Amino acid sequence: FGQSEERYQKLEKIGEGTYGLVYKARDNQTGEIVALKKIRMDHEDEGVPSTAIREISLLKEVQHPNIVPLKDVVYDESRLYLIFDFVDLDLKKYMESVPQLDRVQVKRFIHQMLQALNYCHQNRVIHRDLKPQNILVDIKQQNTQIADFGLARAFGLPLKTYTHEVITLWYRAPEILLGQKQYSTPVDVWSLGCIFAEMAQKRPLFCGDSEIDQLFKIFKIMGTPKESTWPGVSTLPDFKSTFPRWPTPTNPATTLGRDITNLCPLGLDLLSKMIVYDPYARITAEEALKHSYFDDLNN
Ligand SMILES: NS(=O)(=O)c1cc(-c2nc3ccccc3s2)cs1
Repeated sequence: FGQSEERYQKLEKIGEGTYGLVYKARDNQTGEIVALKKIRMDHEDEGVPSTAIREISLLKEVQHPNIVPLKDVVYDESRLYLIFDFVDLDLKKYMESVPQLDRVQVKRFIHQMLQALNYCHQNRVIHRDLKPQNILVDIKQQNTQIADFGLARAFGLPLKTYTHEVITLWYRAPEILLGQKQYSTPVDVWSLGCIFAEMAQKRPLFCGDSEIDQLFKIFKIMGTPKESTWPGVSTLPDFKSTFPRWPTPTNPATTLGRDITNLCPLGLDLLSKMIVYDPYARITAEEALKHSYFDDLNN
């Protein structure tokens, strides 16, 4: 009932997502304001693979206070539309709009995001492309909600958006950058660690402008990964192509503590457990929620 065109009345463009434009729209049937994400498929004519439709439809079951509700999936004229609740603004814009996030806010936000991660990871849903642009902030409630969970597995992750906008690599886990194919839930914890540091410092932690630059930016702060710190790293597909150009530095010690000055010792301890090379040694969302950094959260 009600094809996407008539049912949803576009109000304004609110962003250019990975897969297509994002509009603020009105649902003419309920009067609600929604976010309408158009999913462009590269082979427009071939339509949307049924696997993607099934994957996405599963995401409608994902209900959590810190995940943007996916209200509807509309497949119309071989185009896919995802209808989400509308939320005021994304974390990228929010961080730009305030001089500094206070420490309680950083703690509350990261706690919320870890709860969302834990919920999805328990249900074997990985985000894979966590970044401030797909974390939304309800200012009144001081509540964050993660958007786009599960889309990367359904649609894959291009290098560029459909408008050839570069997809940011700043939050990408090292195992993905080194070509690991069977990555899993730890990739989201790495991304969240980068976001944690950025909320505290108001500056991105590792801002590379290419895959190799992203790796070098990580190596500069975290030291160059080697078998002793990350068993198996030397057998990763892109490990070989990375190393001829990178002299193995003498001091493997991480300088994370020197770069992050706006976090209390407990916060820094948690961060240093999230930004860990070996995915198997990286803290899980479930373990992170038990960290004493959150002990004084009165929620
Ligand atoms: N880019 S922005 O102006 O901060 C802004 C973003 C949004 C939203 N983006 C999304 C993405 C996905 C789901 C809901 C929303 S609501 C509303 S305003």
